Amino acid sequence: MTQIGIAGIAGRMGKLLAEEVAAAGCTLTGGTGRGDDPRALFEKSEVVIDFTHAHSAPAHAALAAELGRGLVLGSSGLSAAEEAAVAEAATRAPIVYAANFATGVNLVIAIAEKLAAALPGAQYDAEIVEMHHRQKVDAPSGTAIAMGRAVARGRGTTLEEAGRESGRDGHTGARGTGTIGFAALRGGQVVGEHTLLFAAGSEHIALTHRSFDRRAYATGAVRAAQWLKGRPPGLYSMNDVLGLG
Ligand SMILES: NC(=O)C1=CN([C@@H]2O[C@H](COP(=O)(O)OP(=O)(O)OC[C@H]3O[C@@H](n4cnc5c(N)ncnc54)[C@H](OP(=O)(O)O)[C@@H]3O)[C@@H](O)[C@H]2O)C=CC1
Ligand SMILES: O=C(O)C1=N[C@H](C(=O)O)C[C@H](O)C1
Repeated sequence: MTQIGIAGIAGRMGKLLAEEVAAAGCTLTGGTGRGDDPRALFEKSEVVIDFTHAHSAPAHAALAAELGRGLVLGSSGLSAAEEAAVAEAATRAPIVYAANFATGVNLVIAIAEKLAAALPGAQYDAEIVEMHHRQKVDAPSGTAIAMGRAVARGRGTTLEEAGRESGRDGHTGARGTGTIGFAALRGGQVVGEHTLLFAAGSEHIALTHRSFDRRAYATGAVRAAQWLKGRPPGLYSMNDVLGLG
């Protein structure tokens, strides 16, 4: 029975996570909100699940490392420096960090990498379109960036080297060859929609994933917390949890 704490327990995800911890037969040790000191939560938990804000991730990861606790990190929009801090903490604590905890999205990302490896980047323009609820504060979504990284990996490069095109407006010039495009839509209460498009002169391939219920993320995160208990330090992904390699 895993002892699980929830950072951001009053949030959209936090409330559902509390329900899912109980449904999985785990023990809920407590939760924090903005302004609370998270140390006590980490002390009494085996694993803390953090769906709060990107800026909280380094401090939570450092506490996990100091106290030898597991961390399941779901916040999106981390800067390169925040991701580096999480990676450093993961040399001393087991951390699962995933852009999206829904099983189906992770399968789509795995397929995206395979498709990108088979489709020449000079002919098939990769464009990622995502839509989320009006309250979302970061763009493009973490999932869209993970899809872009998968496309780049499939092409034997990195997203940084391939180049990102986003926020096109005005006289943008022609699309760059081999770059990866992002478009973010915001509105209403959309839980999460992602489409990866490979567009060539004579054909289009589109992979779409739609989440209708945040519970898909919450059950995945609790599953990750149970999987993480007792693991050695390391930065794990949802692929590791799902056994996707
Ligand atoms: N990886 C995945 O599968 C998913 C990731 N997400 C990501 O999770 C994050 C949260 O999403 P969502 O639940 O919709 O957002 P919400 O804004 O509904 O919830 C976040 C909660 O965390 C609180 N909070 C902020 N900072 C801290 C802190 N340092 N310690 C404790 N609590 C804090 C907020 O308080 P306050 O309201 O006072 O700011 C709020 O209650 C986002 O980054 C989102 O992109 C969301 C869904 C799935
Ligand atoms: O903020 C959200 O809601 C979501 N955020 C994650 C992301 O940025 O990809 C996951 C999911 O799309 C919902």
